[in-house]
Amino acid sequence: MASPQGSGAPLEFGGPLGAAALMLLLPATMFHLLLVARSGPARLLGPPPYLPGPEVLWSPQMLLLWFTWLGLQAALYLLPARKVAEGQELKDKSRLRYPINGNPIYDFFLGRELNPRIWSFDFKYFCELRPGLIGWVLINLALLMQEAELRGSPSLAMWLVNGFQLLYVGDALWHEEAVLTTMDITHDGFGFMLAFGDLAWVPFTYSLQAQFLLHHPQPLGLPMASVICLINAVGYYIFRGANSQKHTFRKNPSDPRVAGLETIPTATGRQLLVSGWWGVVRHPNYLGDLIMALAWSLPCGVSHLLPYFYLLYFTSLLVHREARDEQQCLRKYGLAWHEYCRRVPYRILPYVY
Ligand SMILES: NC(=O)C1=CN([C@@H]2O[C@H](COP(=O)(O)OP(=O)(O)OC[C@H]3O[C@@H](n4cnc5c(N)ncnc54)[C@H](OP(=O)(O)O)[C@@H]3O)[C@@H](O)[C@H]2O)C=CC1
Ligand SMILES: CC(C)CCC[C@@H](C)[C@H]1CC=C2C3=C(CC[C@@]21C)[C@@]1(C)CC[C@H](O)C(C)(C)[C@@H]1CC3
Repeated sequence: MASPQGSGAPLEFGGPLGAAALMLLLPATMFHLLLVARSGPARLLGPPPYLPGPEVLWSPQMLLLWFTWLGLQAALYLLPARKVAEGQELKDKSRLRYPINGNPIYDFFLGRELNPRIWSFDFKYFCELRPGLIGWVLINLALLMQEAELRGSPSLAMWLVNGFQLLYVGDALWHEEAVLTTMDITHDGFGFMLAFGDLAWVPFTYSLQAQFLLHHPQPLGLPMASVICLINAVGYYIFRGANSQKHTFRKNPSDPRVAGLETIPTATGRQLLVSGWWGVVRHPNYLGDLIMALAWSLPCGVSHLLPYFYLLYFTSLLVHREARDEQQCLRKYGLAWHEYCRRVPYRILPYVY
């Protein structure tokens, strides 16, 4: 097991202060959003409508349910009938490090261990895809069924939100192997950020649109619904195209699907794609993801800011993530990265950013 950052690497997320603030702010934000989504005015800004007592927050049955859910996912994860894929070679070539006087708050937030495992059970990989993502879809489905109970049938807006997000999660599970090349697996440790992010933040804040629709029904006609479906389809096309292109190229650069693309050689022996999706902007997959995020909020209308929380949060997450990735690529590829930036000047949105 390796530490995600070398001892000399610059601190990210604002260092220990930023990490401490995030660990307080993130759970508070999550609760705030859920409380607001259930309240009449659904006002994103301002104080929460009420504060639930501890008896609402703590229940042994819920804890049991949560551990049963994790246990079920863990049992499925351990099933022997699965494909075994090779991950990225780690920078440290599996040399052990023994950190002395590490920074406890920062390390707790980002995680000291890159790939904590017990035998073949990989905690980070397990949490990244299974309990939270599938939990998100189940929460959405429960909200859809509750709406059907309340109003006779689920609304068109609820169908769209459920369908789009099911497609997103289904896609992640279908392309499970591609998660091995994401920054979370190759760079970030398994600390508060990913544990909380995967297990709580994703299922509870990513399902906010469905929560909102249950408590604030929105009229949606077929023409508008078709436009929203088109936006989601465009986003998905870009997201999937860009991710698959890079994944295929990284696995086998002479694969006929990517062999014709123009590349820049780097001193590491790896190449950077400079045509195809990765020649349009430096993070085409983020662009597609953001377009989909917009399509998930639009069925909720434009009367409230709350359903757009995901779009706002996700934009800032991806802008920050892009900057972190840029630093890592600069360290990895040096001059070749400068050349890539010269040839592909825009980061996420062509001619804008
Ligand atoms: N829904 C959500 O909450 C979130 C979703 N995501 C999604 O996860 C997916 C993965 O994102 P993420 O892990 O951030 O990063 P990417 O999949 O974009 O991977 C970045 C890496 O790709 C490689 N790369 C960059 N440019 C090129 C190029 N031109 N040619 C070839 N390789 C290149 C570099 O690594 P190397 O050269 O070492 O291969 C770089 O470090 C994205 O689709 C993103 O939208 C991300 C965060 C949150
Ligand atoms: C709590 C903090 C504010 C931030 C936590 C960030 C995490 C929630 C996200 C970091 C990267 C993620 C990815 C996905 C889900 C959200 C987190 C964990 C992802 C699994 C979603 C599905 C996609 O298809 C993907 C490409 C597999 C995603 C990988 C990154």
